[in-house]
Amino acid sequence: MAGQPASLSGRDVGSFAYITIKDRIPQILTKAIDSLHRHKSKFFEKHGEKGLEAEKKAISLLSKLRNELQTDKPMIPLVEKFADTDIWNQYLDYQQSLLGETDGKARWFFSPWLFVECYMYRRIHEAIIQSPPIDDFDVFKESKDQNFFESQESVIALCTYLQELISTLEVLDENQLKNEFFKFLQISLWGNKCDLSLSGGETSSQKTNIITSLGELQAFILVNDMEHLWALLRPGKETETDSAAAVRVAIVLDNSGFELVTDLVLAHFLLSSRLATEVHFYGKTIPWFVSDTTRRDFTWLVEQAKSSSDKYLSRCGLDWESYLKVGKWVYHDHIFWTLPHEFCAMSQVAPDLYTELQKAHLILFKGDLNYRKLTGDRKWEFTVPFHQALNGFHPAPLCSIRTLKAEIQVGLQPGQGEELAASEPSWLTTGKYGIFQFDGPL
Ligand SMILES: O=P(O)(O)OC[C@@]1(O)O[C@H](CO)[C@@H](O)[C@@H]1O
Ligand SMILES: [Mn+2]
Repeated sequence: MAGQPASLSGRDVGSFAYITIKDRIPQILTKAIDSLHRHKSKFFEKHGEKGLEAEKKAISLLSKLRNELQTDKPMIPLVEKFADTDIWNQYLDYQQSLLGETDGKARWFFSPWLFVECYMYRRIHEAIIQSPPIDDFDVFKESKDQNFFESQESVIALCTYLQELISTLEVLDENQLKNEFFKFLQISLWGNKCDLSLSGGETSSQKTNIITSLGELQAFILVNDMEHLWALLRPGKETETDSAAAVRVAIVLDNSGFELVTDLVLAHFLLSSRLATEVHFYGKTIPWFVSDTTRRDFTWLVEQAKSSSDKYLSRCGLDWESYLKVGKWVYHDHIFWTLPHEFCAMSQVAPDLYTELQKAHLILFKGDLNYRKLTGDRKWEFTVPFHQALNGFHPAPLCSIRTLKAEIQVGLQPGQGEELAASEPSWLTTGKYGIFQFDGPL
């Protein structure tokens, strides 16, 4: 689009995009293949010989995919008919049309990184759905579950804190309530450090009590618009005409495991404190970027919490289940979240989803990939306003809650990015820094 900077891409040798395509993605594919291998006897127990054949087929499709990537072959259309296949193939054509004659076909190390990386996860899914009867196998499920189990102590610490706080909520004054709100926001922010795509599928769990670390982590928040979120939700806000009116907060989820727990405790706090009356969660329809939350992960986690021997965690699990039953929490999935499109295309590509999001008073976008899609994954100057990078995407007031794991950041103060780069060359990609970046009511 005219006036927009170029996309991040594996063309830039040595960039984070390049290294991801060269090293991290093949490593993730290898782990997916290993996971299929490890489940071989399970497939046999469940499906007999057919299960073994399917495992072989899925492995051979994934090995072929890894080879295509490593030899920078053209990106080929999807073949298996699925709800989003046509949209994907149209998008591939569109990427093709952007290339000049001399550039040839869309290729892994040449096309926009966002497209390439999304395409890789969609091809993993294609390999699995082409391999019945194991076509509902999630190659990342084990590692997502492991992340939850390894974070048990921190999970319990969070649920204990929440449940004890709830019993005192009535006596908190407005300032105390705001402090608690800010705590839960920061917990949810730092929960985003725990994704499994950045670590190449290696374990990345939360081992320490995050609540006690919030103070020292504050210095690493580069953009802090939490006050705007409070102004939007606080009791007695100017926009409030009827105190019983519904306040809907949408959370566009990112990773399952520990991060999902941090999002659920935030959502739980929002309801208990009456800052919101309903929370709508948006997850992925297919396994995505290793650790992203699917409906199955969401349900699994609530069940795990419920059946925990820890009284606070199981109390949380029961509360979460009842919020879902009565509709105070609603889980939605939509194929748009696993398409390669930037969010500014949502109103065109998925108008139903855009209309749905317009019903929210506030939308929280969790994580790095959502930030890349909000900003188009482009080489923006650090000082470009967030609103400009959103390129017209504004279903409702929104906020990105993200730790930095890709070479993109907008809305910084003049000189802020340069200063960070001088003292810490990898500041954009390690997940050490975080943002609350808000785009308010129009
Ligand atoms: O969206 P998330 O879970 O915060 O991060 C996803 C991520 O790890 O995947 C990509 C690397 O493969 C990076 O863009 C980003 O760091
Ligand atoms: Mn993720």
